[in-house]
Amino acid sequence: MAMASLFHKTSKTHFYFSLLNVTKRSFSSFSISFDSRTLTPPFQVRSVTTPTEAFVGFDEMVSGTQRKYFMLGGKGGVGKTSCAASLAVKFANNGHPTLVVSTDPAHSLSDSFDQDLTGGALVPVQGVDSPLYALEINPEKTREEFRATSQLHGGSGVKDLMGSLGLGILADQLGELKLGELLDTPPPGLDEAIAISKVMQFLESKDYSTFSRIVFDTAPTGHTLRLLSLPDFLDASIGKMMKLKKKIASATSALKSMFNKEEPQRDDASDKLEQLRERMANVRDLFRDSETTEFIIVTIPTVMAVNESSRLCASLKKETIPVRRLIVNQVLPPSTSECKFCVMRRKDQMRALDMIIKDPKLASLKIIQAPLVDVEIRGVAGLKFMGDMVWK
Ligand SMILES: Nc1ncnc2c1ncn2[C@@H]1O[C@H](COP(=O)(O)OP(=O)(O)OP(=O)(O)O)[C@@H](O)[C@H]1O
Repeated sequence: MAMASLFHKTSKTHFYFSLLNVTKRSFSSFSISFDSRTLTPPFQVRSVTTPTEAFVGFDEMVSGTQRKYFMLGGKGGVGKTSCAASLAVKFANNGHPTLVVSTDPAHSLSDSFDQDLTGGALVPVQGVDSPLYALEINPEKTREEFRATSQLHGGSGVKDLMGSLGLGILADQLGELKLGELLDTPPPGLDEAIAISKVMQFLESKDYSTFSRIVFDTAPTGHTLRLLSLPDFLDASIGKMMKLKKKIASATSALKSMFNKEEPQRDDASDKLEQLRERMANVRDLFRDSETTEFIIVTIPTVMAVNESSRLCASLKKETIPVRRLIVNQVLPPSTSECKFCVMRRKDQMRALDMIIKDPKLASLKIIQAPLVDVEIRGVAGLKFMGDMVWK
């Protein structure tokens, strides 16, 4: 059902989600009513004196068949998954074969789509016009499997497993470094490395070539920043490893040629490391390519969330990651009832919105408000509904 008709159903409208096959959530303490006299599509809260945009610029996001990546991130619980999943549904319904990937160790894509998307493989999402696949990368589980395989087979399965993750080259190189021990005390960023390796597979594998839109539901801020800076970190580490290997290789071949008169061997390992380095550089460049990639910050109108978003925005800009849009989710509409709680809460939210427009970093972004609705957004129909109100 079109949203406009939902709005015109009654003057004081509770969202009629049952028509949309959305799981109804009961608010025991209060339920928010949206008044169609004050709230007009697309859910613009008109009394808010912020320079928020009526349109997110979806036309620009959807145009072209060239592959584009959208990464949604922000503080925990602000609605990243709902926004990412609704964007993926909207892309698929606009003709793009789409892949939505969760790199958050605490996945909620399955809950959001109301379908079992677990298992670490591509799972088709039902109920959309073009192919939509979801992938939940579970780095912790993978690390556990990794350790178990390593113990079971005395390390023989490690290489296969790493190979299946796109990390085979690393396995070769790290073979002598006792991986089991490494996994007992994983270095910071290992989980993100596994996520990155999947991204590298997207870039290279034929299986993924059909997807023209890839949407990432990222982990809360700290993880995301590590994920984004990891290619640089690995690039530097690999650089050091390569130098070391080259030194060892040249010393070894010099010795060999002295004693055995053998021809110096070509160092395949170094070639592979060079390939890995290139892959990492590609990933790093991809993150920073404003033609193909965009990071969208999701926040809610609270002082804590706005402060964190401001820091995230600063870090992204420092890393030269393209960031242009800020979704302010769960905005309360003006209350027409006597509900003191709602009035106070909204006042508080207005203060946080004011902070956004006074924040030099955030104010430069396209700011889009999405209202707090009185039902839980779940399933493709609910996500379509959300997508139609956010992604205009
Ligand atoms: N605009 C909204 N109105 C009402 N409920 C919402 C809205 N946006 C999100 N929610 C609900 O808020 C909860 C958290 O949303 P979601 O899982 O998308 O957040 P998240 O930022 O991905 O969380 P996490 O950091 O835990 O992964 C869900 O129950 C979701 O349905």
